[in-house]
Amino acid sequence: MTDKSFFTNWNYPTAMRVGAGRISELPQLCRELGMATPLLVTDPGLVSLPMVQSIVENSLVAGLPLAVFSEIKGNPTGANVSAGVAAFRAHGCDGVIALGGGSALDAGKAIALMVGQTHPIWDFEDVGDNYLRVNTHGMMPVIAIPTTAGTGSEVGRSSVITDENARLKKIIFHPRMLPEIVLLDPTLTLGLPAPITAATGMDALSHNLEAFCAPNFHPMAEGIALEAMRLISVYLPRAVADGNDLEARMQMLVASSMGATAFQRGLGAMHALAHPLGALYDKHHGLLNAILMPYVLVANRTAIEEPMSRLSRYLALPTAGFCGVLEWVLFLRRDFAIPHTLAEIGIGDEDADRIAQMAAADPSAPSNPLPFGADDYRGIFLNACRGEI
Ligand SMILES: NC(=O)c1ccc[n+]([C@@H]2O[C@H](COP(=O)([O-])OP(=O)(O)OC[C@H]3O[C@@H](n4cnc5c(N)ncnc54)[C@H](O)[C@@H]3O)[C@@H](O)[C@H]2O)c1
Ligand SMILES: [Fe+2]
Repeated sequence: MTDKSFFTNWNYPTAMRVGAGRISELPQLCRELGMATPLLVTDPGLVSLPMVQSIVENSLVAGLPLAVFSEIKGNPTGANVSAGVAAFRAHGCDGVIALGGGSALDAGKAIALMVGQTHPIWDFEDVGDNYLRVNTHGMMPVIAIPTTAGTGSEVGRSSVITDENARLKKIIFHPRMLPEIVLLDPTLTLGLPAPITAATGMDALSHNLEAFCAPNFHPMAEGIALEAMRLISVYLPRAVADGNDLEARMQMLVASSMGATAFQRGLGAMHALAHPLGALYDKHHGLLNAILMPYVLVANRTAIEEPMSRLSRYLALPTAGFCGVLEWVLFLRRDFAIPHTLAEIGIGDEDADRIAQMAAADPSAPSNPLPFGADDYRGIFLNACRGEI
């Protein structure tokens, strides 16, 4: 790649404006969507950064004042969404700019969904045809701008929102939650510290890996997942080693979006376990997936020998087949100083039964390569607590 600005426009899976510095087009993109008073949804860490301050100032200079809402948690909650809807109404807003990691993107998408609804948010959990209850006329337009490269929420049609009463992460879904416009600007991720770069990048890997192994017929998703894992194998180590590597930052943003496109094929046991652990212990989602990854691969081994063999060839790994992929994953974790056990991040084994039940009931569980029940999840969880691969 010779043009280091990576400037391009895509219309798959939604309108995507790709390239370094394209954040400067934000006021114009708002006007294209008819937004005169957008609500910028971001998180408390980002809102104080000069990067976000200058986005707000530049928009004002361009004649587009932004209302700002940043009261969201790392794993955003239903109460965060309600507060965002209240802010949207109080400022008389007409659209949402979701700017940040998966937490801000999910919160922003959920706020845009909930502004015009009479049902509570939990009525739109991705179960059966709940999404038919949504009043689509009440949905507000969204511009999604990721500042981490991991969740791919910018190209997803759902938001992961924690129900704090039930202590569950719930997937809120509607086909039209796919943002109208996505801005992939790698300059916005240059300041992401190495540990978050690594953990979010491993989340992108987990999406592509689980999608690639899911036992559903979806060759389009399979192809996207395979190429995204090649991008991750080349560019994630570079982005972690040198945060200012613009090409690596760009390619990781794309690989992250590819992951969320690919996981229409399904996720699996990594996410089935990461969701309850995130809800109960409030730990970073990507870090949980990174820790769980090798334990889940080993538990699935009998069902994934063939895709692992293909993956090892595509990535030109030094060892072929399942063992080659496992070695690669363990190498990445060591290289990025990611803990080997859940115990190292303060998760003990006392809730094993509850976590196993929650994992077996998680929406990501049915597309795992093997039909794991609560006993299987208990075993994987205990292995991940104790470091037994
Ligand atoms: N919708 C989906 O399909 C989907 C998929 C996977 C995960 N998720 C959800 O996404 C959330 C996790 O998102 P995440 O991993 O992006 O983390 P995050 O959004 O929680 O952000 C992690 C931290 O990074 C900081 N940060 C973000 N961008 C930064 C930047 N450019 N410079 C400096 N600091 C920056 C944030 O302030 C925050 O402190 C979880 O709630 C998870 O459940 C959603
Ligand atoms: Fe994820």
